Amino acid sequence: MQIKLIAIGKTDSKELEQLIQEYVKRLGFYTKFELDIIPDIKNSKNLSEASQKEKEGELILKKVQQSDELVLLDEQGKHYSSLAFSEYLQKKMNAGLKNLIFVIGGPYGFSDEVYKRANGKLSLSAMTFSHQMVRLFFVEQIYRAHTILRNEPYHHQ
Ligand SMILES: C[S@@+](CC[C@H](N)C(=O)[O-])C[C@H]1O[C@@H](n2cnc3c(N)ncnc32)[C@H](O)[C@@H]1O
Repeated sequence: MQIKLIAIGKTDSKELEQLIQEYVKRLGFYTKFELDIIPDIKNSKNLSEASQKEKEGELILKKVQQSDELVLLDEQGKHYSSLAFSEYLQKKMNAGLKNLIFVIGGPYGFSDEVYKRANGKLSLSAMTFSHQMVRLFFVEQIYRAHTILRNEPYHHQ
């Protein structure tokens, strides 16, 4: 199974980008993983929040095939412990899913079309994080999940 994380806009902070890349590199030893960054929408300052979300939504949906499972990172989504998240990933692998795609929304979240297409929503916390920080937190959780599945001493219950 290929796991893909789609996010919008390049990471502004070098330090944050370095940490994200560190986990992306580590993940490569465990699974097929791709971080797919959609470039920022041009002239977004001249757009309303709704139009920006709509444009971002179109770009997100272009990247999704019919058979892909699409899960949105969303404060209102389902909460998992790290252990439960590792079990969730294992189930998806066992089910023979080809592509599991997670998406992080832009600064204003997702358009209605993206919500309609999604197969599920996953929350990392009831608190709202910046869309750039979520990348780091989530790649670390995917990495952690794989170390749990392999009984490696990274995660401590
Ligand atoms: C700044 S937030 C947007 C918040 C906005 N209130 C909304 O309606 O979604 C940008 C993106 O970061 C992600 N995000 C932020 N906090 C999150 C959390 N606690 N759990 C999961 N995803 C989160 C979501 O993908 C969200 O679309």
